[in-house]
Amino acid sequence: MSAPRRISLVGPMGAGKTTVGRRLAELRHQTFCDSDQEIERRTGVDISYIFEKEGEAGFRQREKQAIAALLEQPGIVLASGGGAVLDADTRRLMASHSVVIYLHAGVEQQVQRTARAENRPLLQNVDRAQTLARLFEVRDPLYREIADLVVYTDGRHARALVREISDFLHSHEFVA
Ligand SMILES: Nc1ncnc2c1ncn2[C@@H]1O[C@H](COP(=O)(O)OP(=O)(O)O)[C@@H](O)[C@H]1O
Ligand SMILES: O=C(O)C1=C[C@@H](OP(=O)(O)O)[C@@H](O)[C@H](O)C1
Ligand SMILES: [Mg+2]
Repeated sequence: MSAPRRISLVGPMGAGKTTVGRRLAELRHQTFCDSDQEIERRTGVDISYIFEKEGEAGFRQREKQAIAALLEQPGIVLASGGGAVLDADTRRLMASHSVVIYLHAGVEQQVQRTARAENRPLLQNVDRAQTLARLFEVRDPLYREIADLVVYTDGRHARALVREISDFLHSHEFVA
């Protein structure tokens, strides 16, 4: 049998990339990785601290390096950070090395799912709805640009989303 395919999950904060990615990996017996967790593992500090010390640009560099390293592993399920697609190299990397699943969430749903967002520096001390709407406008086309599948997550349970992705992967298993 050929090696399982690498899968990358993209989408906004609160779309469920980390949650759905972990469950999908479990179901498919693949290794789960999260780029934020990998950056924290490599640096020994949390995401907020990196934003504070190096700004968003510094974080994006680390994110690109982390994703490049993770995508060298065969058969991983990668949950990316919501802004990973802003970097053209990172987009190219995910598109060329993995099946890309866009977990879509409307802004209202993003707001609800990021209510406890202590470690999301872009959402600290701001109007969350306004910020998420502004980010979404810029990023939605970038998610779509590299997506092989768009999954709409509003009001849906993680297990239903995992099933939809899993069915898609099954039906496309033999496509080169
Ligand atoms: N489909 C879903 N239904 C309900 N809650 C969800 C769903 N997906 C994620 N969540 C919850 O929303 C929050 C953010 O999810 P997370 O996986 O961290 O999103 P992301 O990694 O895309 O930012 C978590 O508290 C998680 O438990
Ligand atoms: O949207 C973004 O720019 C970010 C999303 C976060 O990941 P999640 O999408 O997993 O919350 C994390 O990478 C960082 O706080 C920046
Ligand atoms: Mg996440």
